[in-house]
Amino acid sequence: MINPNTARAMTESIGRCARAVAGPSTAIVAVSPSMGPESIESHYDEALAVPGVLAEVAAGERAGTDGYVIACFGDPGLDAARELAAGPVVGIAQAAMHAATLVGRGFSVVTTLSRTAGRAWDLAHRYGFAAACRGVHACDIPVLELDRPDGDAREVVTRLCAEALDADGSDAVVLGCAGMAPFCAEISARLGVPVVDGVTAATKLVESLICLGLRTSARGEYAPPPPKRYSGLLGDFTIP
Ligand SMILES: O=C(O)C[C@H]1NC(=O)NC1=O
Repeated sequence: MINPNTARAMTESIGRCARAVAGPSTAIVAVSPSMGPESIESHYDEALAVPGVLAEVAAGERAGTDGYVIACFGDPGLDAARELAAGPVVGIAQAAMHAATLVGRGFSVVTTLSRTAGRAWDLAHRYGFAAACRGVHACDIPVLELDRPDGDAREVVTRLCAEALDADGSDAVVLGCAGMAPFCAEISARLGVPVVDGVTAATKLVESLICLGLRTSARGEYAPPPPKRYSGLLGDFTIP
């Protein structure tokens, strides 16, 4: 489980949520890069998070990791990570959108800042869910304030999920932030519709792919990157 931001509390939360659904033979290791943004709320943050994600995948390959989840709703570095990894790499946005389309005709995405809504739409189109994604809604709560004990994030997100279902005519909700994972079961119970959290959906997808013997294809676009020199800080990366 790679949390692309450097917020330790969020990494621990992601690990807990993944372990809650992982099978008995699955060892969940939750990590986050030593470098990069403390939260990812813009294209700039996302770009600066990718080197750290790739460093974690490279370390995982050296350690023999079977598969990876990129636990940030922008799926930062997903394609590049697949070029490094032998096993499957699943982003939480892609996993959540897939899961939502298996239990509903149309889903609404509820995410954090309004400025990241475009990225969610981009991913829905990239993953082939342009028709199934009926709307993207932002609660405008900063990522690192979702777990504030004195905050009302859980209520705000729940209310926005209800409003999104009505506004979009959708029948499922995708939570658009790894930090919302702990809210998932309660919101689903309160609204009576499938609410999908990408952290747990991606965990089970990676498990399933490994169980099916499916690894990232090394043919074509996801083949290992061609060897070359990387200067400056990036030169410290050792591609496995
Ligand atoms: O894209 C977002 O708004 C949410 C995204 N940012 C982050 O630091 N973890 C996430 O899941």
